[in-house]
Amino acid sequence: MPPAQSATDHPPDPELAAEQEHLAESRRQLARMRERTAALDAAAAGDWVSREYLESAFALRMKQLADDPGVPLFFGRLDTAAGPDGPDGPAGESWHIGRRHVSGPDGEPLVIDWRAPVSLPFYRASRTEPMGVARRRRYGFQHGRLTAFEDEDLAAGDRAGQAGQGGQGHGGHSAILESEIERPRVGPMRDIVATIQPEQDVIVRAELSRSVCVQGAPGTGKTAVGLHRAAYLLYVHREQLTRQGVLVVGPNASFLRYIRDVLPALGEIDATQSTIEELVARSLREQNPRWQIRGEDSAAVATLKGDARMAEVLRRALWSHLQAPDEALVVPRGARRWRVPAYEVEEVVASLRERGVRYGAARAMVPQSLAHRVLVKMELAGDSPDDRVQDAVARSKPVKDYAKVLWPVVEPARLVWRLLSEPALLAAAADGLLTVEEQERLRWERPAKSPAATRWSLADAVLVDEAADLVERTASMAHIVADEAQDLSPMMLRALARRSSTGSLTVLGDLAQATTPWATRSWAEALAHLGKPDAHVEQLTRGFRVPGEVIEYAARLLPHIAPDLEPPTSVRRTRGELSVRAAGEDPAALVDAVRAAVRDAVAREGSVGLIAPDAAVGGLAAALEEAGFGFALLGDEPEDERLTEFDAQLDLVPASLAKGLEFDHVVLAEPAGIVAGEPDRVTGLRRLYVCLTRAVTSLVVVHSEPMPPELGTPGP
Ligand SMILES: Nc1ncnc2c1ncn2[C@@H]1O[C@H](COP(=O)(O)OP(=O)(O)OP(=O)(O)O)[C@@H](O)[C@H]1O
Repeated sequence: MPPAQSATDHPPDPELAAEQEHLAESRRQLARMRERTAALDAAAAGDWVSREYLESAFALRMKQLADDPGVPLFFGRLDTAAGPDGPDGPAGESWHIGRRHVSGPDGEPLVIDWRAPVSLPFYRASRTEPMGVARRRRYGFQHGRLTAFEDEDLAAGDRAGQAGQGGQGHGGHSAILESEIERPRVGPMRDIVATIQPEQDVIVRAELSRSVCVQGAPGTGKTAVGLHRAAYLLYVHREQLTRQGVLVVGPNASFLRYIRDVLPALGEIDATQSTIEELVARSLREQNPRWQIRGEDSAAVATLKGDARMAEVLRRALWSHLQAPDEALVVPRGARRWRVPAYEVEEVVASLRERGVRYGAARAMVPQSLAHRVLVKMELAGDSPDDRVQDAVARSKPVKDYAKVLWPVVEPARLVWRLLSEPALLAAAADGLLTVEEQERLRWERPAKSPAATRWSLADAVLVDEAADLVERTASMAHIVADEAQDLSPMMLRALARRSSTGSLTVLGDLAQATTPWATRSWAEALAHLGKPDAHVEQLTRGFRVPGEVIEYAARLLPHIAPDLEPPTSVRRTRGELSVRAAGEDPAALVDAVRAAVRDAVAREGSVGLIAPDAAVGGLAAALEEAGFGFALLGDEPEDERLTEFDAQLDLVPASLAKGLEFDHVVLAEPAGIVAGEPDRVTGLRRLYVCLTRAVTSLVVVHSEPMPPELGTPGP
């Protein structure tokens, strides 16, 4: 790669000046586009519905056209190769690639959206496969000012001895790319549109109809790729996706806060971001707005409640509500009494069941189906009743009362409440599926008196969500991005499956980071529960977060936690800094050592995360306060509070909330305590693996208990 042209070069580089002018012109034209949108008048709409629609469309457009002076309008350029006929052939074209489309007064494109097909070679072209590109240019910016550019001559191929991409890695090849990857992390997650790598781009641009599963080591960009895929799909299939919805599911509220700005920064505000907990809690709230998840299950109970067999138990329990008719349906009409004998009613029930529709949908058809039988009798008796008679019979009290008993209303939460409270109901539904011991484990020790008095757990709410879908079909969204999917139970995966039954999924996760007792054992299994058994599993192993020395240290755990996975590599230029410090055995010595490490870390540039065993967080918070550190405690902030943790330089992070996050400097307190905080050793080591892989620059491990032997001795 030739050295980047820079603003400090003397004399001023005319090409750099031309690029700066193109940026200035693009900004002017964007301002013009904004002015034009601001001048649009929704009052011209014929009715108030259209007016409201137009007003919100204009407001959205204005938002999309906002110009953040800190964010460059373009980050790259493609110069296509000239035609094959030499100087007389068609000239090559030149496209500036940016976050959004900007056009000039005559509609000529000044900046092309990164998601447009024209932009694809920016991410994929290589020396071996230039895709018609002669030159790829990347820009360097400082505070929104274009200060440098860097060219890659793809047409020259190997002869030029230049950097390529094409999955060959970029280490040392592109200074601008490298500086983007090496930049210190501050605040919430940022978009990576300028530097999406070829193997990531293949996933980002996968077709909407394709579900994709990404098994990726820590820091390989799974979350980033998932969010960019959502943005890409929203661009390509805007209307369908806005109508049917796009959902991003993440592991917890802190994580969602960390990622929530990425999509809006890309101009996409139409995706919902939610935890699985929030998602299924809605099923509870639909039955009673005051119900929420307040209960806890032991690991063994939650695992059993999350077992896929529960779907069949629920299905049986639901359909067991159908009552076998023991007497005929009798409908008086005028002077006559019409009689449908019990065996015929049974036929009605059987034919409704055969239709394979949901319990509630079939139930709604019962009165009409019974009325139809009455109608047939009338015809046999020589009458000629029409549809209105059938409707009147269906709505008559005897039919309605009979149908109510035959096919009773079932409330999903009540069904789950009964199943977990009434041994006989559970025994009948679980016969041959769950052992007696398992049934005992499932049952509440002290069942609440009613669904309203129940302290619903997350696993209970997932069951209610399943039951709700058995009664009424859950609406499907167009696309779901499920992050940290390895941690979802089969029943949770089914909750996502029904929300994407006619749509597609991006499933992101790492089996080595599985820390729930119900976590998935293989992607094939998870994909089957998700209803997408044919989805392709892609592997990402090139890590953009964790530097070499740190990732190699963490990877010592892999043979113990996920022996089948490929060890990750780091694409970071720096090897990073790793130190393991033994404090004295006295607890005060540990606190002192942690405070010293934190003091050093906050004196440096970038974010700092102090990750500690959950049980130690309270003590450490007090110790930090006493020492006068300003910090945010993750998981502590009120739900509606919109600022907090990512505005602070120092975060105190319970190990259980570290997943998905990253910090420039990590101080990790007491690894043995993190391992011991989990119900079994493998899970404990996986939790430790998660915590060890959060650092972008430095990791300081402080311990007073012996280090887990799986990390090897001595230290790094
Ligand atoms: N192509 C890229 N260019 C620049 N930065 C990147 C790229 N891909 C990923 N990153 C950065 O690497 C870091 C890790 O990415 P991300 O959090 O998406 O990884 P992950 O695979 O989800 O990690 P984990 O499994 O630990 O949650 C982020 O800071 C992200 O912005």
